[in-house]
Amino acid sequence: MSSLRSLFLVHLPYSCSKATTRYAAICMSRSAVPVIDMQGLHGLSRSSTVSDIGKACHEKGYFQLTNHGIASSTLDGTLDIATAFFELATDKKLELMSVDITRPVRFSLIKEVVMGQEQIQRLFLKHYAHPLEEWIHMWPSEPLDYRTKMGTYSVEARKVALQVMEAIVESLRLGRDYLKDQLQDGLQVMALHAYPPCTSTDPCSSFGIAPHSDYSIITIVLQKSPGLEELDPKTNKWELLPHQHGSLFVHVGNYLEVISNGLYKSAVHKVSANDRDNTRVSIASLHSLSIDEKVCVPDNLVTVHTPKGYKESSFRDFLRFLSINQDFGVQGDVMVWIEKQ
Ligand SMILES: O=C(O)CCC(=O)C(=O)O
Ligand SMILES: [Fe+2]
Repeated sequence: MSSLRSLFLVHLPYSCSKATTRYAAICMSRSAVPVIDMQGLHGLSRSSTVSDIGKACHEKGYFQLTNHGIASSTLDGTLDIATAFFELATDKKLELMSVDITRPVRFSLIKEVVMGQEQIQRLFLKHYAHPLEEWIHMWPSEPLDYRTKMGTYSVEARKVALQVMEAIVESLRLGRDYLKDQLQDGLQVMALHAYPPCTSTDPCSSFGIAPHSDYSIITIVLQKSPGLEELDPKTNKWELLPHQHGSLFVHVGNYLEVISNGLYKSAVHKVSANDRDNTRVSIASLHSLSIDEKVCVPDNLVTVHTPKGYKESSFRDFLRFLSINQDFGVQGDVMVWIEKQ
């Protein structure tokens, strides 16, 4: 894969994550997470909402969505069914276990040894979700209503993602219909995570999920309880996302960094050490173009002052890269996957 050059690992300070409660409070108060009211996309205030989304993508790389139109009961039901999946007997889950990252449905668990004791740091289930009819029959058949509930949420989350991506391309002045058909046919991957309580008497120092950015255009995250932290690019400090019932969070993914020619940078995020009492469950919905569609810098965004900064690449290129670089994104390093020019 020599053509995939310039993949970079950047080591960044974790000052906020190791912080005391007081320090964390300072991080929170200094830079609030932008909140986008999606209702604003449907009326006369569309253009100001579009520019708020553009500003959030440029200045932060992440934002919170309210009034997105997904009923609270759907969100709660989805988190409950995800929790029920992770609570299934281990044998049931292991039937879906695979280390083959190209599998459309894949369960895995990540263990760590703390003071000589093995403990599960994170369990995850990843599956493709769009077009739904192509994948849903491969999803877990248990719990019984898993497919119905996760299917409903996947479709709803995708509708939200399409509206957000349409606003994003508009904010880049690429026109509202830019990539419209490709986005309609795009890939959606659901990544469900469970972070069991840390049972060690030792401080639970490891990450629930190490700092990374997502191989998506955007990712929409639904969380049952707080835990997700974002690296604020301005202050270089970690910002704990607030947990508000019914809200969703959006990240800028690697492919949006390419589509915006670097104007919108991929959001670097992590989940710190697991809670001592509760299992945290989250569901990330990752949206990109279809598997072989190359994502490239639009000609309109290339000028003498802003030369083309990225090579084109597809989701399959990323999968190929990962399968031959299995130690990519080692703990402690921030992982950003982008093919730079
Ligand atoms: O658990 C979370 O909130 C984050 C999950 C995540 O970063 C991912 O699936 O890429
Ligand atoms: Fe992520």
